[in-house]
Amino acid sequence: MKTFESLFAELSEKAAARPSGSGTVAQLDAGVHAIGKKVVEEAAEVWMAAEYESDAATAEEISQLLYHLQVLMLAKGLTLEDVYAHL
Ligand SMILES: N=c1c2ncn([C@@H]3O[C@H](COP(=O)(O)OP(=O)(O)OP(=O)(O)O)[C@@H](O)[C@H]3O)c2ncn1[C@@H]1O[C@H](COP(=O)(O)O)[C@@H](O)[C@H]1O
Repeated sequence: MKTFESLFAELSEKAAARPSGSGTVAQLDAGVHAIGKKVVEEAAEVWMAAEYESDAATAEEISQLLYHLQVLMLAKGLTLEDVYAHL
C-alpha cells in the first residue's frame, strides 16, 4: 500500500524526471497560486464529505488533499523533514 512517504518519493521523482502526461508536473508548472487553490478546494471537499458523505468518500477526499499538499511542498522546495519538524 502506498504511504505518505512513498507517495512523496514518487512525486519527487516525477518533479525531477518530468515525464510527459504527469498531472503532478502539470500542477508544478501551474505554480504555487494554482496549487494553493487546489489545496483549498480539496480541503472543502474533505469537510463536505465528512459532514454529508460516507467514511469511504471522506477517506478518498483526504487522500486527494494529502496529494495536493505534497505537490505544494514540492513547489516550495519543502522536504518531509521540514514538515515533520513541526509535528
Ligand atoms: N494520488 C494522486 C492524486 N490525488 C488527487 N489527484 C489529482 O487531483 C484530482 C482530484 O480532483 P477532483 O476530484 O476535485 O477532480 P477534478 O476537480 O475533476 O480534478 P481536476 O479537473 O482539477 O484535475 C485528480 O483529478 C488528480 O488530478 C492525484 N493525482 C495523482 N496522484 C498520484 O500521484 C502519482 C503521480 O501522478 P502523475 O503525476 O499524474 O503521474 C500517482 O501515483 C498518482 O496515483
